[in-house]
This record gives sequence, structure tokens and C-alpha cells, in this order.
Amino acid sequence: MYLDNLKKTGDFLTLTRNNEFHLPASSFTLANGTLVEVLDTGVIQFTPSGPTTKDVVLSSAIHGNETAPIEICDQLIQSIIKGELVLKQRVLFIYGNPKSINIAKRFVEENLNRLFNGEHAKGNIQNPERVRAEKLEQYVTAFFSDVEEGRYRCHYDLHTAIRGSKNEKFAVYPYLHGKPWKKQQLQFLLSCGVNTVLTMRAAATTFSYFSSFVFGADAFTVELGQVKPFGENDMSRFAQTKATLSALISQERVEYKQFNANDFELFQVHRTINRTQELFTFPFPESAVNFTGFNEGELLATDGEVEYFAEVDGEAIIFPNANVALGQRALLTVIPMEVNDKFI
Ligand SMILES: O=C(O)CCC(=O)N[C@@H](CCC(=O)O)C(=O)O
Ligand SMILES: [Zn+2]
Repeated sequence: MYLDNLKKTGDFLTLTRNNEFHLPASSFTLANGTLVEVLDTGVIQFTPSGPTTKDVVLSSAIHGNETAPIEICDQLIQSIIKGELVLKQRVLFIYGNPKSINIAKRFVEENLNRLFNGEHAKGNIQNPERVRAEKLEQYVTAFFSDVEEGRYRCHYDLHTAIRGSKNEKFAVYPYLHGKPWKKQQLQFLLSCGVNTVLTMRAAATTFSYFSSFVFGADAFTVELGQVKPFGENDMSRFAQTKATLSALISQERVEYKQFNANDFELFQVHRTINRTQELFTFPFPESAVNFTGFNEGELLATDGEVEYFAEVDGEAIIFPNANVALGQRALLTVIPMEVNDKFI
């Protein structure tokens, strides 16, 4: 049975990588009273013995080649199992796509982060990512629902970006359907070393949107830097993030710095450009980084016969990817945004 080794090493990542699609559920209790429940491969839940007020989901490897967040979560999980980090809050850790970690690719057959909010069930398509998206929705649903109503919920879905970025770390605030954005969440992100936030203007099929929309969780996609293979991440660049996540789960209450709008660079999505044709190109090189701004009238992308030009000065590119599946987002553009009365 795998538990003996897990109890000794805390190495849930290797266990996950050795079981790409399934791991029988099992559980044990740490000397400090925390209940450890392995729910599946890549899915491990921790419940402290004492009272808790927060239900925290920390996911990584929704894209398998985004290794820095995987290493952060690996370190946190090992510290918890070894009894070095004592929890005060319920936590669910998720390694999203174990097989894609092993093949060091963004996904195996289909982008997992386009399959949430029920998208996995649409069409007559079967593949490992669709199966996994459905299961991950079920684990998150159970995690948030198996406790009394009214508790605090959050979900940080940790990623790294394919391209370099002018603003190395940034977060995507899913569309809130008119609900206010939270300054306290910006303070949390700032404490993680993330001072740049993009606000989305439409529903999505991402994991963070699912938790935000369905469970009212404070949920974000958090981009922590650029994709690198295991062993090539400078973990000192993630020290603030790791320390802030540790505090979130190991303290009853965390105080963040007082809100100051000048600490942040906020952007709102200006538009989403989807790839609809085989021939889809960008006029800029692979080396063009996220947040590169364009002047009004400059070419941003060509989709078959259709050319997209910048509509306003400073329209900046995010996540340009000409290789996405047809119908999917190939580019987001953003423009600066001020803190206003929609922030509470
Ligand atoms: O760098 C890229 O092109 C993609 C990095 C990444 O995986 N980003 C997420 C953002 C999800 C969101 O919009 O909240 C994704 O594309 O899935
Ligand atoms: Zn990603």
C-alpha cells in the first residue's frame, strides 16, 4: 500500500506521477491530529482537528509543463505531512493533469483549462482531460459542500505563462457577473508578489471561473512566471508566494498590508480573439512578451482573411498562442483600469 511511503516522505507528487489516471482513495491522521485524505491521484485533502473557518483549494498542473507551481505545492504538501507546517484551515491540493506532467506538455489531448463549468460533457468527445475535468469538479464540489454553509471559500489555480512577461507575476480575476472585486484579495495577491491583475468580462470554462461562479469562492488564475522544466525554476522567485500560501492555511487569520491603489497595475480585458481558421498568425515574434502594448491601427493578429488591428493606443497582448485548437482563445488584449467604486 502506498500510504507507508507517503507518511514517511510526504512525496505526494511522485505518487501522483506514478499513477497517471487513478489512485485508490485512502486516509490517515498526522500526529498533530490533521486528517489526510487521498481522494485520487493528484487530489489530497487536509482537515485539521481543531475548528476551521476557511476552505482553501490550491491547484497546479492544470497544465502539466507549468512546473514552478507544482514545486511550490509539493513543498507545502511535504511540510504538512512531515508535521512541519501545522494547518489551521481545510485545504484541498490538486495536481490537475498528472500524465501531462510526465510528458512535460501543456496537455495530453485537450486543454484541461477549457473544460470546466460542465464543458467536459459537451459534444460526443471522450479523452483523459474530459474525464479528469469532471472528476475535479466533483472533488471541488464535495470539498466546498461537505461543511456547513457560510464558510469562507477560496481557490488559487497556480500557473506559469508560455511567454515572458513585462509584469512577471499576474492574476486573472474571473468574471464576477457584476459582483464587486475585493481589495482584500488584491492585498493577498500582493503579498504573494503579484501586483498585476486582469479583470475578465465574460464567463469562461476555466477552473478558477468554475469555483468563483458555482461556489462564490474568491478564485483566481495566478500566473507566477514563465514555463520552465523541473529543476530550472529559481525557487527564490516564489518565496513570497509560498510564504503567503503557508500563512493562509496555517493561521486562523492573516493580516495583509493596507490597501493602496498605487501598489497595483490593474487591467481589464478589452477583447478576446479566437482562432477560427487553420491559418492564424501574429505579426510579432515568439519573443514578444505579455503586456506588450500596441498603438491604435497596428496589426495584432490574422485569422484566415480577417485582420485584427489595435483599437486603442496601449492595447496590450496577453497569452498570444497561434497553436490553440480552432474555436479557442488565441489572444486576450487588455487596457489599463483604475480602482473604482466596484472595488470593496
Ligand atoms: O501563457 C499562456 O499562453 C497561457 C498560460 C495559461 O495557462 N493561462 C491560463 C489562463 C486562464 C484564465 O484565463 O483564467 C489559461 O490559458 O488557461
Ligand atoms: Zn496554465
